Amino acid sequence: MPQVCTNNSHKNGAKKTDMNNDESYTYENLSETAEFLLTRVPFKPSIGIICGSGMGCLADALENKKEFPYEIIPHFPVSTVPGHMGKLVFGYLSGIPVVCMQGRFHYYEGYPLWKCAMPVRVMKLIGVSHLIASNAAGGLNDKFKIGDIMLVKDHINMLGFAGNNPLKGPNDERFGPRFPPMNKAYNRELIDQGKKVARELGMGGMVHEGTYTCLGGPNFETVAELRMLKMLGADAVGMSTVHEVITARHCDMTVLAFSLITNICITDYECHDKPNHEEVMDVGKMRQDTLKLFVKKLVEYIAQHNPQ
Ligand SMILES: O=P(O)(O)O[C@H]1O[C@H](CO)[C@@H](O)[C@H]1O
Ligand SMILES: Nc1nc2[nH]cnc2c(=O)[nH]1
Repeated sequence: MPQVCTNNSHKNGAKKTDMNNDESYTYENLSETAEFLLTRVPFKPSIGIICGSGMGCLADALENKKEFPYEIIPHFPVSTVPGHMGKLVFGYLSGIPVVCMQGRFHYYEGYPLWKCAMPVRVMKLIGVSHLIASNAAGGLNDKFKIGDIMLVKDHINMLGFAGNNPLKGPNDERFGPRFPPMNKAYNRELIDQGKKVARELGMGGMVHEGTYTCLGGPNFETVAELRMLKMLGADAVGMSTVHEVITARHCDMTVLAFSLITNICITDYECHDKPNHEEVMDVGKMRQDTLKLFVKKLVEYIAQHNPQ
C-alpha cells in the first residue's frame, strides 16, 4: 500500500504563496518545499520523472511509494487537467530511488511558466541530477504512427519567441546563470541509450528521434498552424515540457525527454477527424506496459552510468 502523506500542520492551500504572475518563487520558498519533502522521505532520489498526459502509470510502477498530493506541499500549484493525478510520488524503480510528478502544470491552466516549471527546481533542491520528462504529443513527421515514441533531440520554444520564458525575471545564480546555453539541452548519450533500449525490447521500429515544439494551448492547432510548424522543422507538437527542460538545464540537470505520439496532426483540410484529449489519454493507457519498461531500463542506465 502506498503511504499517502497528509500535511496536518497546514490546512489545504494555507501555506501557499499568494503571488502575482510576475513574482516568481524565491530560492528560500523552494528550499522550504524541498525541506518539507526531505524531512518526510527516508531517501534522496537523484532521478526525477515527469509523467505526460495519460502516462501516470509511470508512477504506478514505483515500489515502496510515498505519495504527496500537491495540495499539501507548501508552495505547490495544483493539477487541473484530466489524466494528471496531482501527486508527487517517491519510490523505487528497480531498487533505484526516484521521484515522479504524477501530473504536471501547463500554461493553459492559467499558471505562468515559472510556476509550471517550479517542481523541477524543487527536484534539484532535493538532489535530483537527472530528469526524464515525458509528454503526449501530436505527430507531425510523416513517419510517425500513433503509439510511437519520439526521443526529443531538440525543441522549438514557440512561447519563448514572444518573450514568455520560465526564466524571465530576476535571475538567482544559486539556480543557474542569467544566460544559459540551450544547444545541448537533450543528452545525446541518453537519446542513443533510448534507441538501444527500444531495440532490446523489440520496439526499435516504433522509436524515433525528433524536434518537439510547445504551444500554449489549450486548443489543438489549426491546419495552417500545423503546416507552418512542420515547415519550421517540428516533428511533434504539444503544450508542455519545453519550460521544464529550460528550467532543468538552467540548474544543470541532465535531461532526457520523450513524446508518446497520441494522435497524428491533421494537415489536410479534407480530413474530418478531430483531435481530442480522450484519445490522447487512451493511447497513454494502451502503451502503459511498454512505457513502464522503457523508463525502467533508462533509470537503470542512468543509475549505473551517470551520464552528464
Ligand atoms: O504534455 P502533456 O502534459 O503530456 O499533455 C498533452 O496532452 C494534452 C492535450 O491532450 C496537453 O496538455 C498536451 O500538453
Ligand atoms: N498542441 C498539441 N498537444 C497535443 N498533445 C497531444 N496531442 C497534441 C496535439 O496534437 N497538439
